[in-house]
Amino acid sequence: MFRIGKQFRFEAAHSLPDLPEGHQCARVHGHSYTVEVHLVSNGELTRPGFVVDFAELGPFSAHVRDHFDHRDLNTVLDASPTSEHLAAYFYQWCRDHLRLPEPVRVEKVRVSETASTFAEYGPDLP
Ligand SMILES: Nc1nc2c(c(=O)[nH]1)N=C([C@H](O)[C@H](O)COP(=O)(O)OP(=O)(O)OP(=O)(O)O)CN2
Ligand SMILES: [Zn+2]
Repeated sequence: MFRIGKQFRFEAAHSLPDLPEGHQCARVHGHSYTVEVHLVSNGELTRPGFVVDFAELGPFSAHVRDHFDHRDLNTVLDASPTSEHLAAYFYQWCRDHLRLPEPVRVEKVRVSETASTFAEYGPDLP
């Protein structure tokens, strides 16, 4: 089994208005987000020894740049823009839009708002 991944970064603002009054994250503030897309395969490597070319993640990079970078995330997502909701959204986007050859699949997506925090979504996470 192989796992590969690629990191993407974007800057954005958000607030989490459902938090208790006075919580610092209920106020509008910004993060330098990191998103990691993890792919897994139990198949053979293809020449020159790839699970899949990292370039196949190009459409995801463009989607993040065009719809998330320097945006107010409260106007981008239907749900409250927590790390968890972002991870689930990005996982679903990758599942629906990336053209990955069998048996390569998206294992999970990890989102970090800060250097010390993360949330991951993948349907098969233990
Ligand atoms: N489970 C989650 N908890 C929190 C989320 C989240 O998405 N999922 N988000 C936030 C806020 O967005 C907040 O901006 C980030 O939280 P936190 O790392 O706690 O903030 P600080 O950088 O100020 O952390 P310090 O350790 O106090 O410096 C909150 N919780
Ligand atoms: Zn925040």
